[in-house]
Amino acid sequence: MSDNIEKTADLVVTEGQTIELEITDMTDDGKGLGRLSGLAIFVAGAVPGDKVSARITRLKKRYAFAETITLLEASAARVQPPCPYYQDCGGCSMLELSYEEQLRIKRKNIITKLERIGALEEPTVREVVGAEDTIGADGGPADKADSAGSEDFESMLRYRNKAEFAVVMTSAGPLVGFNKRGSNKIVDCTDCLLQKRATMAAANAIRELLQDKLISVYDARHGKGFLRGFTIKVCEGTGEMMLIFTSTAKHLPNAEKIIYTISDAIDAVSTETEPYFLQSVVIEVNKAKDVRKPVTAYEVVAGTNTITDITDDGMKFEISAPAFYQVNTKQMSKLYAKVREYACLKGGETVFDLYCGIGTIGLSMAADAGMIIGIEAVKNAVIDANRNAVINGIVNARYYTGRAEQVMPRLLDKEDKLFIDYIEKNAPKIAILDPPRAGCDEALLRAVASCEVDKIVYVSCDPGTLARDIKLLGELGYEFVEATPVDMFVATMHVECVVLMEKREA
Ligand SMILES: C[S@@+](CC[C@H](N)C(=O)[O-])C[C@H]1O[C@@H](n2cnc3c(N)ncnc32)[C@H](O)[C@@H]1O
Repeated sequence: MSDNIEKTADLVVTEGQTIELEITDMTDDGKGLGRLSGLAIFVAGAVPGDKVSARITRLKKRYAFAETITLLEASAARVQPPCPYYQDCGGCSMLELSYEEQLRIKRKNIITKLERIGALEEPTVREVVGAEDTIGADGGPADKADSAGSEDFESMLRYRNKAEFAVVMTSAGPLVGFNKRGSNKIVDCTDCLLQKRATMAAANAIRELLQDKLISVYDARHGKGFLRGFTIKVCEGTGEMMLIFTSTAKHLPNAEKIIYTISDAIDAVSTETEPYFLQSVVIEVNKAKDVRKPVTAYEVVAGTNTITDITDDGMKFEISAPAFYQVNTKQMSKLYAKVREYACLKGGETVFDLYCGIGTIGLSMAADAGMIIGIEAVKNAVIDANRNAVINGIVNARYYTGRAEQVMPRLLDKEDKLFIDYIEKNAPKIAILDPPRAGCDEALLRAVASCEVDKIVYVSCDPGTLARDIKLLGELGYEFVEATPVDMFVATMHVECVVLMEKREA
């Protein structure tokens, strides 16, 4: 957030002061950004193009925070947000903007980060691959949409195939919903417009089960109770759903009644275009005080231990409870198509699929490659990846479990004969990097560069860490060629970005 300005914030504004400001940008967490005498001011409740009257709420040395008091002039890109929870929840920070403007801001954010953090000059960043042609979950046609709030835009919503719900018991009854942005408060939500109707039907059924005391809610103060939250995953290609209870024990009391109630609620909203059904119920045990601590056990309570999706490209993927799967299935196909375009395989190449999850990216290009070598930290995801190779009839894929930054250097240290053969083989080498938001560990980037791969295709969900890693790869001999953002997260500030880097000529 520091902006190389000369003045400290207290020389420009004081806490509690009311100012008038034009908003020019949007931050990663959805605040409007404006400048007063060069000072960056982050304004809650404002979007680019707005002119607002705002009250300064907090001063930092080189910037300040404010909240909107009055909208003096509304941005031309403002639309009526279609969600009743919009103000309270804050999860969809771009829902007040036309879709065109959402994409413009996302692309600009990537360019800014590549220039400021990545030290690139005028990087080529293609237009964002939007979700305009996505067929909505309601099955309606989704022609080009240019305005959030319109019917067209609404057909782009309900794209998430995974929802993580928080639960709490209050004196007025249970709350089932999402954490309000930047707070621990849970917003009770009976219909999130990003989720499938079947997902919300299951969540609403769970609220009633909590109300009827068939499931107890975990009470953090006394360390008592069962349910800490739950996750629902859905497969658009098959209709299969997985419900994962995060709880303090392996045993689900009243299991039969609970599972039938939830399953019936899903069946009641199932249609020909949304034919969802409950395929798997899993408990993930977490007894730690802090729920973010690692899960200690997974227990399948009903159904299968994986759910299976079939993509638009006809590939079949099994997904277990702990494994990652891209949350927007339709956009995932476009994302992987861009990765394949950048990799531009001719046949025979060795492809390192790093942070491979259940193997989706590598397997989607295996037919054109010599060998796919995947590395992934989550053991169950690696088991899924191996099975996914088999069920798709792919024999040229091999997977390693562990942290990529540890496994790759170890394999290079000649611990693995097969791996070394592929490194030393006289075939082109390509590395696909698809890390979590934190980006890649430096040790991994150094290991990749030491293999002298010809190309790197970097898939990122965080432009800041992407830019940081691109800078290091630049120092390690790789040239940024271009980037294409893909909008996997309509209505939120998040964006996926695919980058092509090539080895610099010696
Ligand atoms: C953004 S996901 C990408 C997965 C996959 N490429 C896909 O498209 O579905 C990142 C993956 O990296 C894994 N991961 C996180 N840290 C890791 C590390 N240090 N080494 C290897 N894998 C890691 C996560 O478990 C997750 O599966």
